[in-house]
Amino acid sequence: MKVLVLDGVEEEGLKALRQEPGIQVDVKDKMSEDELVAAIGDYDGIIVRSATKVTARIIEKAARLKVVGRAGVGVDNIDVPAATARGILVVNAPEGNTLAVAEHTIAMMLSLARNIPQANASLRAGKWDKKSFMGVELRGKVLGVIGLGRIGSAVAKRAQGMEMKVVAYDPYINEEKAGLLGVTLLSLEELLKQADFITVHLPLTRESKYMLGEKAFSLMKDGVRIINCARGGVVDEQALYNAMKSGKVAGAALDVFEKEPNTDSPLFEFKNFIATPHLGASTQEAQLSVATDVAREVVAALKGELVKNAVNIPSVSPKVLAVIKPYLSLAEKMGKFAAQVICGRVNKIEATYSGDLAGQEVSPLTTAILKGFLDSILQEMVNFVNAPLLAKKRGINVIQRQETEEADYANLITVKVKSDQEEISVAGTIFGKVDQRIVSIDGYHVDAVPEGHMLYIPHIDKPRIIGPVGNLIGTHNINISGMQVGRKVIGGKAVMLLNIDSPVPEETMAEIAKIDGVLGVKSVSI
Ligand SMILES: NC(=O)c1ccc[n+]([C@@H]2O[C@H](COP(=O)([O-])OP(=O)(O)OC[C@H]3O[C@@H](n4cnc5c(N)ncnc54)[C@H](O)[C@@H]3O)[C@@H](O)[C@H]2O)c1
Ligand SMILES: O=C(O)[C@H](O)COP(=O)(O)O
Repeated sequence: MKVLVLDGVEEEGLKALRQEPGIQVDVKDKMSEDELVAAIGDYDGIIVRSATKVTARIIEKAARLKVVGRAGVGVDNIDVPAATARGILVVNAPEGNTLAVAEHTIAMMLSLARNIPQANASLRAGKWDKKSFMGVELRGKVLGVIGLGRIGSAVAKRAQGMEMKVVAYDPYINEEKAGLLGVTLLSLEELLKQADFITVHLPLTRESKYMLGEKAFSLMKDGVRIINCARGGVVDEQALYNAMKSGKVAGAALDVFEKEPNTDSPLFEFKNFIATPHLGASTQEAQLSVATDVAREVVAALKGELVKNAVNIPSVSPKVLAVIKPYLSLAEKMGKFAAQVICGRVNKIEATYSGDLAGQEVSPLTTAILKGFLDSILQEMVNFVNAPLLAKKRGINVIQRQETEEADYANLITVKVKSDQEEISVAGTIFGKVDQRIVSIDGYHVDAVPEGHMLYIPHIDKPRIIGPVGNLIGTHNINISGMQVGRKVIGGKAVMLLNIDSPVPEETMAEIAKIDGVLGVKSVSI
């Protein structure tokens, strides 16, 4: 397998990739979109920082690509929906650069308070000017943090160390977490009114775009100072320009711009404006850490293992993973089984979990059912990334339920599939730690191991069915390794489930279907 590494990702951190047998690592400084479109077809993985844009055009040509790794937090340079649609995993390294950005933010705030970049430039220009650079102290000032996530929280802690009062706006954080940080949660409007310094630490989204725009600036205190080490576009640069021109804003520090690289911003005309070229994450420690994290994630993704920091599949905590892991394969097999026995156009898949699975995070199991189901009926690649999207595109209504009532089994997964012709249900369980079983089909009890080749034969419960079926299969020299028959009432409908060592030819299937009392015959491969 081949992995392309761009954007100067820290070499030392790539050890996990380089040490993995069977993975070839190609490191390049940068490539244009056209160059990448031409080259990407050869690669199974790509790792970037923020400079390379992994566009839909590139993804379209990525015939072998399984994973895009981002050595950092923001994935706004990666077309995640395009990757998802093609079943390509996107992973990032969200924790490794938190402190680097928090410290950069504090450095920006101190630089704004004490005019350090300007005084440095003046002195180097030959002036010993003590009058022009009167500063302000941070102690006692109010810092408004917008976005109290990893970086926002780390900034808050450091600012408190300098005796600032920290207030925050983050509608997705609860009072308890803010309380533990000693931070007062406010509405955005109230924060804008109270803060002496405002720093933003949230992703650029439809909601956050131009959050600090004309209206927000009009609500701020005169003499406010602004810092953006998050994403260009959270602060409206034109509105900031106007607010600096009018004197409303006493200073601003940007590490990020709406358009990057940016070497000629109109904001450069202001002496009280300082900027760095997207350096927030640029420390030796952070780069080593994000490169190491992303390299490990890419290796895991290429080996088909579960990854920790997937952006386009729900992340599962190690604790939850330990509980549901044994069921992932069973769930996928049940999806495969259902896909091969149902007739007609499927419009609904309902997954019900009970017993030990009742109180668990089971959505990865539902995705596994969809993956198994769609894999059996689609030509295109189906995986944990694109299975829910493919189901949605095919108009399949996916329902997930959990039942808390006491069940017959310690754990049970029931998959009900509805088509325009029929509805079937398959239930499976795990005995002990790993023993997978299908325990019921349409409510008929069986006890079959879901693996290899199987035959599913609904029939009428009467003599001279099992024998002739066995005979026909035996005549073709096919070994039967397991046989299960389930019925509800004597003489009523029954189901037969056979494990066989090789597939049954079409002609034999047709002969079985002709046996008096056989209602149908389906071949299943798991
Ligand atoms: N300058 C750099 O080099 C650099 C480096 C790393 C990260 N970043 C950027 O910093 C930002 C924050 O990173 P993080 O790791 O702290 O992310 P995070 O996910 O831990 O925190 C983001 C916080 O923003 C909050 N949020 C989201 N939308 C919001 C909204 N509309 N209003 C208020 N709050 C909102 C979330 O609830 C969350 O608490 C990201 O944009 C990231 O790309 C920049
Ligand atoms: O989101 C991030 O991690 C930062 O913006 C860092 O970007 P960089 O890796 O290009 O420095």
